Amino acid sequence: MTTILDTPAGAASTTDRNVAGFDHLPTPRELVGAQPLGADRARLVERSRDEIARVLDGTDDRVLLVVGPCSVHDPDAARDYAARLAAVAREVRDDVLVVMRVYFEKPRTTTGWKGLINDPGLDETFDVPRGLRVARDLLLDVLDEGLPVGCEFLEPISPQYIADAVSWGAIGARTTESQVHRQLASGLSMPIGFKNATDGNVQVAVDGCGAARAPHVFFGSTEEGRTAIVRTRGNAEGHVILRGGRGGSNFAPADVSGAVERLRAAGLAERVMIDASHANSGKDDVRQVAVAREIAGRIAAGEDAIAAVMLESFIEAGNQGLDADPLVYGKSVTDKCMAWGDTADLLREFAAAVRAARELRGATADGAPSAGQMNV
Ligand SMILES: O=C[C@H](O)[C@H](O)COP(=O)(O)O
Ligand SMILES: C=C(OP(=O)(O)O)C(=O)O
Repeated sequence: MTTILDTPAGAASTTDRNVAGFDHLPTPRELVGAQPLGADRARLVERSRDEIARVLDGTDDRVLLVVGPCSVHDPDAARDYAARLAAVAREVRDDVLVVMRVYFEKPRTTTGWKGLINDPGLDETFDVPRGLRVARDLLLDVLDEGLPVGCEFLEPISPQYIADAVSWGAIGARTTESQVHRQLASGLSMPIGFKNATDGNVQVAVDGCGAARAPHVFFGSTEEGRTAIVRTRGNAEGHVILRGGRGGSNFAPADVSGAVERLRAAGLAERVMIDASHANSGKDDVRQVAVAREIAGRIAAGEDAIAAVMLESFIEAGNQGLDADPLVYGKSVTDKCMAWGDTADLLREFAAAVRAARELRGATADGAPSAGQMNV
């Protein structure tokens, strides 16, 4: 990492009084050029983005599952996880569309490790160029397993380094009301989920979808790293993610129908994703498994507004501090995750739930073909 400028503390100046310095960052074009997506992976990204959009609007009757670690801290463990997930994803693909959660950017309540891109050494050396290279390398490998990828977009400039490889994106609970993030979403090329706010406010997520659907003009930068005025077309594939809030969970049938009411009022697609983790399970990995199982049961019983589910899952259950020495392989260093064994069981349970819902619809439609049979 090369330094462009160190700003001495106490220098007499009206600017940069609180900026310690600037370090060199490769341009998006340089990074993507050195680690190209390639035609085969690009086809997978394009196809999976379309499939995700169709599951979200209900024209594909599968359920979308965004599954993976809270954060990636060890790319090899993430590759190991991807290989396991890809095998089960293939097995359930007629019923479940699996997207691997590959989160490189962590929003913090106050301070803490901000993810692999920001600090790939996990040691406050902040080698961001290496973080971007390692992150992109992992994305390409996950795609090579045949798995589409989902990320949270937190930094307004970082998507230019990785978004070509991403099929689904999230705007998190701490940024869902941010104009900067809504503008960013309006220009992103994949379906974007807006989380409800940390206080449980769902309307801000609905408003996020509405704002992102519109075209915007804002400050940004080009692939060559030049500051520019960005003009977007708007992203019609925004959706709401119910993640619970400070008051507790919000995945009950009444919460889902409340969110649907708000979506209807805003003229948006009336279906949601439920995040089984975070405040919907009190960040408890054991509870998260129970929450996910309950949601699968409701899908089986025909609750059609649940289009998608997010699971935080890794190889080992629970979490550990970054100060653990040694770090346990395959265990989260941020929020608690469910273990791989429970995850594989749940993927199959969601597949069975989708099949049960199809049968139910087939029976109630008195012989009319189900959406699953049409699979348009
Ligand atoms: O998903 C991860 C965390 O919930 C989020 O990054 C906030 O974490 P923190 O409250 O530990 O900072
Ligand atoms: C940070 C996350 O969630 P939330 O924004 O809901 O807290 C996450 O999904 O990693």
